[in-house]
Amino acid sequence: MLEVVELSKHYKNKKAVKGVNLYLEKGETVGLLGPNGAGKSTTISLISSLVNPTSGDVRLKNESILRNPEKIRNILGVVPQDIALYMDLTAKENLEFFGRIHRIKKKELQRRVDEVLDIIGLQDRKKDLVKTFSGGMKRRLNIGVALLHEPELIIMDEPTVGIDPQSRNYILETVKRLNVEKNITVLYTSHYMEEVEYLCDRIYIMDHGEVIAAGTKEEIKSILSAEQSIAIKVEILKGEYLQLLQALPNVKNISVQDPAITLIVPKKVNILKDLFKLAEETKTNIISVHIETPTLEDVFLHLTGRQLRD
Ligand SMILES: Nc1ncnc2c1ncn2[C@@H]1O[C@H](COP(=O)(O)OP(=O)(O)OP(=O)(O)O)[C@@H](O)[C@H]1O
Repeated sequence: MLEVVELSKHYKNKKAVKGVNLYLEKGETVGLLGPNGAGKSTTISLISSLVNPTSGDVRLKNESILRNPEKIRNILGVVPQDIALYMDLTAKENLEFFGRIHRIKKKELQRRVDEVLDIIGLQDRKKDLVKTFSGGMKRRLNIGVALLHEPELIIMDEPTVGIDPQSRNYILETVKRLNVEKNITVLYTSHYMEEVEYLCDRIYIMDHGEVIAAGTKEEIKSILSAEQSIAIKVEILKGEYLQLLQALPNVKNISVQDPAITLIVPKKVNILKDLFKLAEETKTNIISVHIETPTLEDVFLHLTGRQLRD
């Protein structure tokens, strides 16, 4: 549906975006992850044709939008990082105002405003001035504005920054619903790893203007060493069981925090059969076995040497 090819944006003193390639298939939720200043907002502005690229192309349904920016504006809804609302208008008046900018006809506009108020959960506050809203409600209305012209693709630039956990959950659930129920394609920008992990099918990680990793969650996590950690909890820890585990050929490391044992083994090895066999031999009762895969946060740290929220 959307393809970004070797996209760059150089300012006088700054190369904000450097040769970015990315694509979105229809119906996907794709995450764009990166710390402050990574180039996410600039990439979004380039895709929405608000800023002209220094080089590269943005293609919508195989057609370059650089020469025909109107095309993407009809299909795309952008939720900007900053709240772009009129504080002295009510929620409904804001939606009506932005709807008129999209030249939506009066009767149709009423239907859409009503539908959007339902989606963002502000039906009962529609007659209140926006200046009386909490940060989370303003963010929800900001999303509503982007939905008015029924876009096929929606780009959200850190829509949950600085809001309470309840509003944040509401927004995440709304994004999920829009994707599942209305088949809206989503590009979701965030520096919250867990949001992207929850929402997105595929992820691009950006740092210093470049895409430094891309793939499904699983593919990105597999960038990390090919190891897994297996945590076993036992009823009573026996030295004999421990020794036998230690002697298994693929166990690279073993640590004990009674009654839990943690083994580090290569990912490709299926060691579970041995764990249970040795437990039986030594009459050890296993309470639980937990296999840990690396988190996206671990991968980011591995790729950049920095925490995502530095
Ligand atoms: N108009 C501009 N002129 C000069 N430099 C700019 C301009 N816009 C962005 N930059 C710089 O380009 C880099 C990327 O900025 P951008 O806003 O795209 O990052 P970001 O990943 O969206 O970060 P944030 O999460 O803080 O918004 C930053 O170093 C920023 O200062």
